[in-house]
Amino acid sequence: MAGDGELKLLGVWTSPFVIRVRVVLNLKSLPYEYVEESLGSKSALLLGSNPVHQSVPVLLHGGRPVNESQVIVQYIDEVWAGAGPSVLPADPYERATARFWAAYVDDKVGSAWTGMLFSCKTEEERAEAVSRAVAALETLEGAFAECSKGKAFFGGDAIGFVDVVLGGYLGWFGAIDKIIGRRLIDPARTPLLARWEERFRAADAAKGVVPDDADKMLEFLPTVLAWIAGKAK
Ligand SMILES: N[C@@H](CCC(=O)N[C@@H](CS)C(=O)NCC(=O)O)C(=O)O
Repeated sequence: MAGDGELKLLGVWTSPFVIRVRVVLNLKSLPYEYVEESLGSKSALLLGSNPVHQSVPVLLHGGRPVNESQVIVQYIDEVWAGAGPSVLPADPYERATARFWAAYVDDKVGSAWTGMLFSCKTEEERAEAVSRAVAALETLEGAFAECSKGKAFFGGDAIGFVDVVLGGYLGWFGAIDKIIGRRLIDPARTPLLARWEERFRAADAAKGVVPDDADKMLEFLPTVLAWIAGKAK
């Protein structure tokens, strides 16, 4: 059967890409072994399982690797279609729309996230990346109104594809809020997303997986910066 075989996830606890996969595994109540990687000295299993990008997450299903977080999420949703709620909508048009917004999140929010935390060299550069993030979140406020149709999540009554993709970033957003002294998901500018954030963080599937300790994230930031510096050498 397609769903047979043990699940092992190679990850880093702060990674938005890993977090979204963990939320989906929780939504589907799938047991899995979690292996924390150190990106400064990647394991042979990681290098052998994802030789192209050498990045986490990697999901090993019965020993076979699946790479790229959005691909992994969709793989889990397809293989365990009967377990828990579907992450992707059943309707092809709604599915296409969810994929569009998920791609938008990783393109616009993802690049701004890198700029705000990892690639900015000055406070001006950080501020520019913050502006890009805020602009993308304002666009997503409109997307939320359309996709949720007045319900709790982008996916409607239940957490869906866009929810997990955007929700993966929330841990780092908390850290960024501390750095910039205001909320990135500002309740005044993006009230729907601010309420969505509360609901997403409170969901059982997110608990213990979406980091809620901004100080701990900030303590980990130098480790990530050292990994990035090591890669550039
Ligand atoms: N597009 C990839 C991005 C994964 C990614 O960038 N992962 C980072 C951790 S947040 C990583 O493993 N970086 C290690 C490296 O690039 O060497 C996905 O969605 O899975």
